[in-house]
Amino acid sequence: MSTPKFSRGQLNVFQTPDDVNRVTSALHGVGRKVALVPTMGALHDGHRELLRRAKRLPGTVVGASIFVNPLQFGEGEDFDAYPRPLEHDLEVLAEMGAELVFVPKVDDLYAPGHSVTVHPGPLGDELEGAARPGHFSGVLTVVSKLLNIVAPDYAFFGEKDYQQLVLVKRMVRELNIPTKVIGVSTVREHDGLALSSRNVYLSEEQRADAAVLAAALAAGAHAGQEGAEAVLSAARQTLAARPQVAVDYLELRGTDLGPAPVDGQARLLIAARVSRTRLIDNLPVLLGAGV
Ligand SMILES: Nc1ncnc2c1ncn2[C@@H]1O[C@H](COP(=O)(O)OP(=O)(O)OP(=O)(O)O)[C@@H](O)[C@H]1O
Ligand SMILES: CC(C)(CO)[C@@H](O)C(=O)[O-]
Ligand code: BAL
Repeated sequence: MSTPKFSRGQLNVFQTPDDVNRVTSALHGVGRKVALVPTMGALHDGHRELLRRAKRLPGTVVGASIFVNPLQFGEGEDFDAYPRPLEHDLEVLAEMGAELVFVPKVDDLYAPGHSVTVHPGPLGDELEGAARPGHFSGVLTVVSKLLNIVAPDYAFFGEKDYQQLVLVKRMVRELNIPTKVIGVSTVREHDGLALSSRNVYLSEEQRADAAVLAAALAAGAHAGQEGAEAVLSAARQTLAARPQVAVDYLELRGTDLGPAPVDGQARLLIAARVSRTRLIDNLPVLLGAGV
């Protein structure tokens, strides 16, 4: 079978695993590196930042994938409602200088009878995993498929989905996947709200309420020197001003999402519902004397 056409300097769209794999193999064959930005589409400035970071790599073809992965959505979640503005997304990718995009249909990745999945280990059942059972198995299964299909040298993920980033890094390390995973800081609105494709679900009033997540994290991070209790208490105090925001969890953890240290780098994570929209966010916190 011949390699599909690939035009340098243009956005090349591929639907099937075989097509995109032949193209990236051919690129590797002529010494080019490949960077992948996996997404579920509805691209915003957070995704743009991941693409911008990828574009900084010399001699590297930057690609993205757009796939709303049914395996990571639970029953009653927003799989059907999830925004899918494909034309807009292709324009953003072309504007950002991406040269390939993999846009499979569900059947292209999950043939009937597909049954093998990746088990994330105990961290997959905590935090987001406790609220969304099976979510991280779905995420790791599709990410491992994307990395096997595209075979990128680099893959970029946002810190906004911090637990996802930690688990993807762990999977790549423990399953010996030869891709370097690069985490990118969260891009925020002027009032701190983390950009997220799900922000489109918010009404004007809910959008104002949603800013309290970032404000609570910032208040917590600010209290880091006084220790873990002070961090949580400052964050809770900020959240108390918006009782209509239903906090699912507010937790201080180590940077690997194990227990937080007494001193040094930690991560403060939050998930909350603003009406029916579930939002997540997190920030680094330097605890105690910061050693
Ligand atoms: N504000 C952001 N800053 C940096 N990276 C981001 C941001 N939002 C999303 N990303 C990253 O973009 C990648 C694709 O995410 P995805 O397409 O699910 O977008 P999303 O905005 O996170 O959507 P959702 O609202 O479903 O969580 C992920 O690695 C995610 O962490
Ligand atoms: C990594 C990912 C593309 C897997 O579906 C998704 O979880 C996301 O967009 O964060
Ligand atoms: N950005 C994380 C994907 C999800 O919420 O399903």
